Amino acid sequence: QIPLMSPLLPTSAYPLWTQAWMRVAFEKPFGWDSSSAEQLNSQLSRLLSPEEMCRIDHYLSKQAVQEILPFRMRNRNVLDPLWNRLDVERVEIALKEKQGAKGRIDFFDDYGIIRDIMQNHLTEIMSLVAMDTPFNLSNHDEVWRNKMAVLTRIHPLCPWTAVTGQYDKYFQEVLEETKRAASNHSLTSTFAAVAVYFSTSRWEGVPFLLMSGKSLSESASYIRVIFRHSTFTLQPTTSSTTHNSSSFHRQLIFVIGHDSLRSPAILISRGLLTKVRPGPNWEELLDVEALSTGDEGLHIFGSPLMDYQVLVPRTTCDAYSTIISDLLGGLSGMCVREETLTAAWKMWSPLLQTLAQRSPRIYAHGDPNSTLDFEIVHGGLKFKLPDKKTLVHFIQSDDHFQPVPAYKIMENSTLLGDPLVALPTEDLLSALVLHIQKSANEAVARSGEFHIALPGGHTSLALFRALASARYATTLPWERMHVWQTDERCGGASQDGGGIENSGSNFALLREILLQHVTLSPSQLHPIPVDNHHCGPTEALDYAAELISTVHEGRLDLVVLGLGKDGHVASLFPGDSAALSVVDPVVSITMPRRLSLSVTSLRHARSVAIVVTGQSKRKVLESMILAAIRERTKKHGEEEEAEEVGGGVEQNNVQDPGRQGATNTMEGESLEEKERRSGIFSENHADDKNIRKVKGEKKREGRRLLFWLNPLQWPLAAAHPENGSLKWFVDLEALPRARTWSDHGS
Ligand SMILES: O=C1O[C@H](COP(=O)(O)O)[C@@H](O)[C@H](O)[C@H]1O
Repeated sequence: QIPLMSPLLPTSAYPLWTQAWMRVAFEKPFGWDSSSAEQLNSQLSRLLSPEEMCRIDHYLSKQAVQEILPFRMRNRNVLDPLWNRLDVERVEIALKEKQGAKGRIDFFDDYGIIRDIMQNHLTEIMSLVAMDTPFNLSNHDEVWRNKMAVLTRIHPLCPWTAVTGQYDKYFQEVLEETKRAASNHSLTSTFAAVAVYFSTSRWEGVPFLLMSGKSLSESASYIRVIFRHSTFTLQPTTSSTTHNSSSFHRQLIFVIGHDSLRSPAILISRGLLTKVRPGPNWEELLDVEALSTGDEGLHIFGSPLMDYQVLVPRTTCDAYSTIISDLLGGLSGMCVREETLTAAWKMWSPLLQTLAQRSPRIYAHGDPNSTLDFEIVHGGLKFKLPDKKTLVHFIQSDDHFQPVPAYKIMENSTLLGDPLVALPTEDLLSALVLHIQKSANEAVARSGEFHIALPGGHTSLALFRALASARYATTLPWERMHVWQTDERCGGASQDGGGIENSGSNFALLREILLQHVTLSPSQLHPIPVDNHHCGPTEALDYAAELISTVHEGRLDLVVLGLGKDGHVASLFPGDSAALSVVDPVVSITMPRRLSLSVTSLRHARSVAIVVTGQSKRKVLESMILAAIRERTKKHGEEEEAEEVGGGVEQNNVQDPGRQGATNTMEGESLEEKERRSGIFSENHADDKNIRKVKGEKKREGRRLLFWLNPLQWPLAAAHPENGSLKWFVDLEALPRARTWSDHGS
């Protein structure tokens, strides 16, 4: 029909029988990301005039969704004063389904739950809840303007604000419905939950939790506005009514559909709003139990139905029937405008890109258990751990699709002899943020200030984001914090020639992702002063002077380090003997051209947290462990041999080329100093005093395997804090697998 109805000719140019109008309805998802949606729009606009196109979203025609704005308008006197961050704790918008993706895998596997449900249905609904109430609902432009005003004020969605899952049978279905090779696993999410935050004065800091999943244990879609409660009860603590549901949850729920309810409904906690007015097509249900499809006593969100005032539509109708009749009636209010669509893709595309490589958590289909339970931590989302004492993390095994326990990580784990926290990435970052918070509180209690040095690199990106979102939690003493850098690239301070991530400046990244989102005065920021032309001894000395004059005893409270694939930490690279043997300077000039906290200042720190994430880091950890075990075994062998022949026979470390640099005595250095510097145990002395010393050292070595590493090859061994602590934070991807490091409890 399209050529006949070209928008280039007026309708009257056609014979009377063709003087019909045309409307083409496009079902969502409209596009796959921002650019494909834009392309689709531009191609279609060559064929159809804007009036002829209608992008539909059938959720907008669901009765409860259609009632959001009229309900808000009608009850604006009571609702408006509550519709803000002071009174609303969070908003949940959910579309949960029992049904899986079976039968439409061909589509679903390319799109996944976020593109299928969240980018369109849930985003549209969220805007109806978050927008200012329009004055005239039939003024589509006003409604649209209010919608755009919130859709364009969303904090960027970052990976730590999302959790994703995939039901266990999904990949089997993929294999059955597509020609996919069994080795080619699907990372498509069938479940996702995302915390969205608005940067508006009305909603800043209030999480809008969008959730959707297939193959869940119930079908239910709803919008749940949960209000803060500020009532304290002085009833006896043993009273059975103290914790009854009505004393706690005050909520307004738009039930779009629910397999336990007869019809859509609006549920209002009794006592939350007085004099609620139903719309003309809605009525109050006095016998609230009649809403339930099952037995009496149904609980919705922890409260019995009778705890709610219930409004229901007088007659129910199906969303697609409404859409078709609206289309035939020439209405266009329900069509999604291009600008709204663009804003929605702009919101979701970056997140989709970053989630593309993330493995979703596997859950059993239809499982009523809580594998997918998640929590809000520092503004982000993380799955709850299945068990507090023992973490059993589920991953897909290579040859079948059932979840299998891959790790059993015990409490008090160690890595190379130092405490280890090993968790999935999001959990790990939360644990690290908590560790920082704990160190900060301790430091502030001790000295009134907290001095932290932060690294650059990929790992730090995720950490900065986690810290930036932790600003919602008020527990970090930002006003007492001083932020230092562990290292900086020479010439990297400007952002010329590419985006922040490619700017080569650790500080630019730190500022962009973290510092600009928190309130820190310039005197609390300590960037390493480098640029292309000035990056040498003067700058190193300046930074050292700043550190010594600002930080008590020059001891940083916490240094966060990443670990390079080659084993470098800060900018101390393996084999850089100049930087690694320097004992004095606080800041070293290293190869390649960088300024770095020196071995001395790292050894001097009160604590070090070393963060290792991603599969690409597994090898380096494995090499470190193997090297340490090899060295120690070798050393123990030599020692036993030495003892057999009378003990205390000098062992010559220089025979081992790997150790040469570390054990050569520097000019004027005593043997003892040499040992301390090299970090290598040596049984060179035969007299009693030294035997005692040697025994003490051995005990220490037993605990700390890192001690055995050649510090010239493994800078971390050189940089271990001497009178402080070191803690590993390793995600499950980076954790060496398929072995049990039972040696010395590691
Ligand atoms: O658009 C979609 O929605 C349905 C759920 O719609 P409902 O009207 O049955 O609640 C969902 O199953 C489908 O995956 C999605 O494309």
